[in-house]
This record gives sequence, C-alpha cells and structure tokens, in this order.
Amino acid sequence: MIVTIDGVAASGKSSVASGVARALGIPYVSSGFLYRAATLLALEAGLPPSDPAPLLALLRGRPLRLEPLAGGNRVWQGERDLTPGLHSSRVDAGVSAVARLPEVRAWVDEELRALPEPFVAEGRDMGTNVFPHADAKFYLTASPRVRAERRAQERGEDAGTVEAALIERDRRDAAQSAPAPDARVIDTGPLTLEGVIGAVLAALPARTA
Ligand SMILES: Nc1ncnc2c1ncn2[C@@H]1O[C@H](COP(=O)(O)OP(=O)(O)OP(=O)(O)O)[C@@H](O)[C@H]1O
Ligand SMILES: Nc1ccn([C@H]2C[C@H](O)[C@@H](COP(=O)(O)O)O2)c(=O)n1
Repeated sequence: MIVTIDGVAASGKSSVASGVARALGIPYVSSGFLYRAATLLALEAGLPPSDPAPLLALLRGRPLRLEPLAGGNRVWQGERDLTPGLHSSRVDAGVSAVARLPEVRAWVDEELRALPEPFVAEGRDMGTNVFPHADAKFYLTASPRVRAERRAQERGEDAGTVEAALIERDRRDAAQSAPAPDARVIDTGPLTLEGVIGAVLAALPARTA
C-alpha cells in the first residue's frame, strides 16, 4: 500500500506524512531528503550545479541509503549520517538546481521505487510521476504567508525573508509540483496540523485505513 502526500514548500508535507504514517503504523518516505542529500554532497565537493555527470558518479560510487522511519527519515552515505546537514538555508538555496537535473530525478525515482511497501511518500511528484498507482493521493497547499510564518517560527527566522525564499523555491520547483488529477487537495491554512492529519486519515479508502 502507498499513500502519497505532495505539495509546495513548507506546506506541511513532512509533518502530515509523519502523523499519518504513525496512525497507520507504517513508515513515511521523505523524497526531498534524497534531493537535499545530493545537494549537500555536491556543495561539499564543489561540483558544478548544472553538470549531472560528476554528481551521479559520486552518488553511484558511494551510494546513499534512505532510512524511512515512522518518526522521520535519515540518509546515510556508508556510516556517515547526512541528515543533520540537510535542512540548512544553504541546501535550501541550492536544491532546486540539483532537483532540476533529469539524471538526478531518475536516480531518486529509482531509489524510491526500490523501497518495500507499505509507506506514506511525501514530496512534489509522488502522486504524478513516482507512484501514479498509489492507493490514495493528497496535495497540500497554504498561502506563502501562512507557510512562511510556520517555517519562520520553526527555524527562528524572519517571516518576510522566509516568505520570499519560499516563493522563489515554489517558482523553481513548479515544473514538478503540480497536483495529480486524482489527488485530494487540502488547503492547510485554516487547519491545525492535527486537523490536516485527521482529514487525510478520514479520506483514506477503507482498505488502507
Ligand atoms: N496545519 C498546520 N498548522 C500549523 N503548523 C503546521 C501545519 N502543518 C505544518 N506545520 C508546521 O509548519 C512547518 C513546516 O512543516 P513541514 O516541514 O512539515 O513542511 P514541508 O512541506 O515538509 O516543508 P519542506 O517543503 O521544506 O520539506 C513545521 O514547523 C510544521 O510543524
Ligand atoms: N519529490 C520531490 C521532492 C523534492 N523535490 C525538490 C524540490 C524541493 O525544493 C527540494 C527539497 O524538498 P523538500 O525537502 O523541501 O520537500 O527538493 C523535488 O523536486 N521532488
């Protein structure tokens, strides 16, 4: 069984996917972690963001392992846990360029499709491209301001600065961020996190709940 939760930056995908996965007793998969890990390694190696060849050689030479857990994901390269470095403003600023590379997207898709079911998968294109036959699909939205205030509170940053960065990231990620035609779209703006999780659980087909 696969449930997909897609949406724009800071719309609540990870938090909602985690809550739904816990309620179902299954892991959740954060596809963004793989894009962020590839970006972190590219930045550390000083690789050119527009040339996929050296990055793919690095990723295939020393493979990454995504560890989906009910409470969160971790990404390992050998014995090195890359997770602590994935959610920095530096990675935020560089990840869209890496995620735009078709070769990197193909690598991420291959990694995701190799994971054993069941799981909740969150990202931008889980319901459209990676798992089009998922059992249930959801797409989260909220206004840039609402998302910025949540992210700013989470990271202790200025909401105006965060809002501008989110709008820019939405623009850069637009090509892969459309909702699947059969996805249920949820505006999380008026809802608490628990309210969104409850709405997703209530909308699951009987066989998945
Ligand atoms: N409905 C909600 N009400 C209030 N706060 C929320 C809600 N949904 C998410 N949040 C909070 O908003 C912040 C961003 O949520 P989260 O990290 O899950 O978003 P995301 O879509 O996974 O972000 P990114 O695209 O950067 O990975 C977190 O602090 C989270 O707790
Ligand atoms: N399925 C996905 C997941 C993520 N991305 C890109 C776009 C995001 O800016 C970046 C980080 O994702 P996040 O951790 O913020 O969910 O990775 C993508 O293109 N496709």
